[in-house]
Amino acid sequence: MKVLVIGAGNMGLTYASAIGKSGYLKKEDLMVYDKSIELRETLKKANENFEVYDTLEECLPVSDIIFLAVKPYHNDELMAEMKEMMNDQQLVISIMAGVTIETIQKGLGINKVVRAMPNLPAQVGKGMTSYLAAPEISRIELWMVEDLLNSTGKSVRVDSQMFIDASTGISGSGPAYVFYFMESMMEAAKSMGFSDNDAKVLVSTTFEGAIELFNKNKLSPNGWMKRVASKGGTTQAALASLEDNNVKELIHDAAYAAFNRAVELGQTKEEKEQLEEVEK
Ligand SMILES: NC(=O)C1=CN([C@@H]2O[C@H](COP(=O)(O)OP(=O)(O)OC[C@H]3O[C@@H](n4cnc5c(N)ncnc54)[C@H](O)[C@@H]3O)[C@@H](O)[C@H]2O)C=CC1
Ligand SMILES: O=C(O)[C@@H]1CCC=N1
Repeated sequence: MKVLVIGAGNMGLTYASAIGKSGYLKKEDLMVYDKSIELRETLKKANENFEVYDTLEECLPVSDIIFLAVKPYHNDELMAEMKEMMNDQQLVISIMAGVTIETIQKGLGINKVVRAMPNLPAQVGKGMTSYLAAPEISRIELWMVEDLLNSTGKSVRVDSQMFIDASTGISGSGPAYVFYFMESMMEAAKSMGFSDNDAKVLVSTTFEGAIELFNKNKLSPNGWMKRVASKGGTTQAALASLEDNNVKELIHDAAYAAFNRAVELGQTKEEKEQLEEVEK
């Protein structure tokens, strides 16, 4: 089996490296293509566990499974370039936010499409991926897909594309919300007089410890909050301030903003035009 990753940025490279390290494929069976010449040259010099190709003509026709890991707005141009070289036995795994299975099937003239939504912690083997496969994909092919996806962490199979867009708002974009929270706490620490480094250690160790506790048993986040908060104490003061400022509602809105944006990114030109007509 030959696997090709198209787009060697944050996520594409993460998959190529993870699959390469998993030993699942021989080096010559794992191929990477990116349109950036500089990136290709850097990757060739890095001598990773995959082969880097300069043209799609050399690698696409011989590949069995193809990862699409370019930005959603580069997809139309890429699919137009790929279409002539595709055959209906090839299986495509798209990790692009929003872009639907139907858009890819139509754009590439094939049926076997998996839509997946991973996240950046995949880079350290702690990724969370949701995925959905078109019905044309066999059980055996699905096992292969799961092996490839699980090389970066955990995965969950969902039963509609709505859940792919929804998980984009939770786990796909989610690491950025955590970093936002960390940044806010680090800024608060610095305003209290801590050095940059101490602020970083205080915050990152607190996150690490809290996650480890959470994973330790079945206690809910609220249960853990109660264990931290003493009656009339400091934590209660902080939690009351978060409640007064509707922070939960704001986080809810942020997750929905990402979910809605994923849906919007997936709309075809015709769907967008129809919506604009209705809104007029
Ligand atoms: N960054 C993240 O945390 C996550 C990103 N995604 C999705 O993954 C996809 C990629 O995102 P990133 O890796 O962050 O983007 P990126 O910008 O880091 O990488 C995209 C790569 O695609 C290459 N590219 C663009 N057009 C191309 C073409 N026609 N042929 C070959 N290569 C081409 C670019 O040169 C670039 O290296 C996006 O669709 C995004 O929605 C999904 C989950 C998480
Ligand atoms: O921001 C984005 O559109 C992509 C999808 C999920 C994470 N990054």
